[in-house]
Amino acid sequence: MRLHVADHPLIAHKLTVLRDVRTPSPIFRQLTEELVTLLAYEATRDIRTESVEIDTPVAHAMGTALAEPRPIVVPILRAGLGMLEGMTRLLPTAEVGFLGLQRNEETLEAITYANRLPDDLTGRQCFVIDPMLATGGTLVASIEYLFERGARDVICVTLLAAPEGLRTVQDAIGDRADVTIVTAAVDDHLNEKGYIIPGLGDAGDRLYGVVD
Ligand SMILES: O=P(O)(O)OC[C@H]1O[C@H](OP(=O)(O)OP(=O)(O)O)[C@H](O)[C@@H]1O
Ligand SMILES: O=c1cc[nH]c(=O)[nH]1
Ligand SMILES: [Mg+2]
Repeated sequence: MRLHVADHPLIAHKLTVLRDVRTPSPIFRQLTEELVTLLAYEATRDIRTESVEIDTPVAHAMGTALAEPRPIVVPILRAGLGMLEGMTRLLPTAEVGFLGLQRNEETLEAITYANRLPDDLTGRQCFVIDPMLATGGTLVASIEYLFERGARDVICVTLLAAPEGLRTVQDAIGDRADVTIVTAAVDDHLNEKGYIIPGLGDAGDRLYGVVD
């Protein structure tokens, strides 16, 4: 597993506003989108391309195009949906698949409640988007799900990651495949309820409101 912490003053600034408890939902959503677009730039550094021949108005030239098959972006519902617009802005031709997972707040176990993905992901680059990597249970379950469908090249984009969760993902994935995590920051630790500290609270609730 590779880890890339996107170190950029604009990212640090936007993340600080995002963390602030006084930041209301509309601003939180807008900042999430902006941050994801910046992170997507880093996350797509190794996106597969191919050489193409084109004609400019004045000459024949070689260029670069995204290779087939198209990459697939997988937001993890619910909070990952807040990152979709920012990601597809940079990757407008990507296909989008959906995975719904919810962490049981007592046991911290991730339960899958929805999926809408192609059955065969062999040879596809998969971009998993979820703002929070806390215990890592949700991300491990998501990556395993993609592996079961043949994916072997998975790039995960998160806003925040906890050291405990990063270790869990590393231990679970091992050397089985090419997994990269791109994040805006690695925070300090998890509290006793599995929340990232200092973190930003419950990302889903801050994006979309509290549900029971
Ligand atoms: O690393 P973990 O300990 O598994 O926790 C991380 C998960 O928690 C949050 O989702 P949540 O379960 O709150 O669902 P939601 O997006 O519907 O709010 C977050 O968006 C991740 O999916
Ligand atoms: O801090 C955390 C941990 C898990 N999920 C969140 O939304 N926030
Ligand atoms: Mg939540």
